[in-house]
Amino acid sequence: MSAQKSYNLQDSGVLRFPEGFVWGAATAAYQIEGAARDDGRGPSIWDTFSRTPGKVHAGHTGDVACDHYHRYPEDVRIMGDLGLHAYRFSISWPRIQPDGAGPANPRGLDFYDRLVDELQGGGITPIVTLYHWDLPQTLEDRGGWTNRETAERFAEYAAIMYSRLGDRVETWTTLNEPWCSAFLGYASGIHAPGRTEPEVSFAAAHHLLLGHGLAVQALRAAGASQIGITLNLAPVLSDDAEAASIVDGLQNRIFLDPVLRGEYPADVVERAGRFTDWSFVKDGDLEIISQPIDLLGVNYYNPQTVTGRAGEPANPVYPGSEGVAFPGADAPKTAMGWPVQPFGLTDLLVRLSHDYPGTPLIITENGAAFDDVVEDGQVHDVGRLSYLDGHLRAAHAAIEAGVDLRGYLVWSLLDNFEWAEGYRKRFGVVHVDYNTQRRTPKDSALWYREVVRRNGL
Ligand SMILES: N=[N+]=NCCCCNC(=O)[C@@H]1[C@H]2[C@H](O)[C@@H](O)[C@H](O)[C@@H](CO)[C@@H]12
Repeated sequence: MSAQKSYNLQDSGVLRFPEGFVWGAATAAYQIEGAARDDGRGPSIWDTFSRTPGKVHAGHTGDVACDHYHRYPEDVRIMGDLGLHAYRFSISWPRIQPDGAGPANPRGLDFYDRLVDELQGGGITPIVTLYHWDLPQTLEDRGGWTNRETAERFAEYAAIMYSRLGDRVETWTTLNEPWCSAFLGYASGIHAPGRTEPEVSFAAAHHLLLGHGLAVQALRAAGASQIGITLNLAPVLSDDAEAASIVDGLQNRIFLDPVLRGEYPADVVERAGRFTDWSFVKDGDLEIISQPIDLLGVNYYNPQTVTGRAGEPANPVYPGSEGVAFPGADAPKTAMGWPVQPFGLTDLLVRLSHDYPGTPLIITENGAAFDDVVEDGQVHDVGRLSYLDGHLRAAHAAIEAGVDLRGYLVWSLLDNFEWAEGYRKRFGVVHVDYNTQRRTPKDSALWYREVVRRNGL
């Protein structure tokens, strides 16, 4: 890749990150792989959802995406050109077990074998996400995450993957953002499987966490040493302490507390009481869920700004949030309409280190969508570069405050299938022309390469 432009950061005033800080990028299977029916892959809930009229922008699907399934050698070369230390990717469960259970599909396993070998050949550390939302449709046909058995199937799948890749993959995260799976998928319905049943979304959240715990047990028994979970977490900004606590509970503590403290927060149990009696929680579940982990993956995009408002109906993505309004933030916005508030990352990381001490943190996703234009083979994505710069400075401030932050993985390596937004929203530091599959590193990638090289800003 020719460096059309290099960013010569001046030595003076460079913000250095700790020695050994891990710099990388992240993606997810359904968002980049394509090859939706190749080599025995079965349908996932996102294959079904994206084919359901009106669910995904312009009827976009992950059928082709970035064709990473066939183009992974080129993509690994790009990672090498950028000097990345690590690459976070997810494994497509329906590629491994087309029906979500039973013997593994050898051609599915072979793909990830090849990918891991390619990464190793490039000196890039693989960081595996076992579940990034593409549940085998056959499991959803039996209730999906509202069915406790799905948690058991997930642990079996985790064991299959470790047996194949455990000799070369050291860092495993079980779930990506169970909050999205449960509350976007089963409560608001804006994500697959598109169910609008808040009363079952808490059971889905619990079974996701149970799947995490059972998978940790399986991975640990097989010899895995670095195991974690990735949560999307957001500090809550408000002039109303009660409103802030309600959303903090429904967004953050509902996952942090069971995983790291072995209990559900009492206020969340109470507020969800209007939807469920929590009878899906069985004796021993929380001991399984709170199996010790070695790393907490943090996905941060922006804080949530809320206020108390009597009579306000619940936000569909936060069942139980009656009386809380979401006025939006007075801040610059990304193309997703999300506020650019880097300070929220510092606040979040410092809070985590205070409230949940002892678990090393890694930023497994942070990035921004902006509307990019290719000009003479270049993409001058100043907005994204500025977003990343601000958030790296915020991360550095957290480290200065004593947070044990081990790394930063930018979301995302490539422009990709942005779920309900389809391909119209671009998060990549590398531009993808979906008509030609041509990859073009954006200015943000060239800048990030310098940050990695200098281990600082
Ligand atoms: N307001 N607001 N919102 C902040 C984020 C809301 C929850 N969505 C995420 O965190 C998803 C995460 C996902 O892993 C990835 O697969 C997605 O591509 C990115 C970008 O969307 C993010």
